[in-house]
Amino acid sequence: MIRIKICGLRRKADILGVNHLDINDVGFVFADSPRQIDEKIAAGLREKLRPDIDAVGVFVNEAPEKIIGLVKNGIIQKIQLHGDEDDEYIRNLKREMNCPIVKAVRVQSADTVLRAQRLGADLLLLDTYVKNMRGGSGRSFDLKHVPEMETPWYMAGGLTPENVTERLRMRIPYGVDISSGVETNGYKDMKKIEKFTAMIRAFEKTRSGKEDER
Ligand SMILES: O=C(O)c1ccccc1NCC(=O)[C@H](O)[C@H](O)COP(=O)(O)O
Repeated sequence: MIRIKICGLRRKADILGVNHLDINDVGFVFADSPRQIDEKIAAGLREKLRPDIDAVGVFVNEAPEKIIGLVKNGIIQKIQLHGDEDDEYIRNLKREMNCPIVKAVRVQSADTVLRAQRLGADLLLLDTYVKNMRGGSGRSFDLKHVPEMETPWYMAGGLTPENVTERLRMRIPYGVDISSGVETNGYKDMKKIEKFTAMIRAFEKTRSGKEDER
């Protein structure tokens, strides 16, 4: 099953909406962004979120103590790093707690991905390089730059309900991640999230049907 992550949720209505859908992760953006939320809001949203959905904290060069506090208080269940965090930063976080770490890579070449695989993160999130933007750009990158992957990875960057099937035909990741592509006027749009989720689950069904025919 491909994991589905919807990033940048910030309203109670967003949480109540996704609780009815077949999704696996939601992203809470603590980094500087129009989607940024603070710890208090995140705690309230986590309380309302279905227990089997992971809340992923999204950070850019954050003080480790803040991340550790959010994990220990049960507000986030995964950590997603979008800054210049290196292997030492990741090792230090791992020493403090047992929480999966996702390192975001803004893909410019296969080499950028290969190097990121050596940082010791549990998962990678492959996103688009856009100057002066750390994430949430709504722009796609060329999947030909993705090498054979050893680390499980989320496909991100400019996904939409309309293009996700075509992108999945090119590469099958561990998970898919979307933000701008399920928004209208800067807010999450439940109809778009439903369509995105349905497209992925339908893709999986056709794929398993084809495998059964073999
Ligand atoms: O979404 C943001 O505003 C953001 C800001 C700073 C760092 C990371 C951010 N988002 C991380 C995500 O996981 C996004 O879903 C990912 O970049 C894909 O975004 P999009 O291309 O808009 O689907």
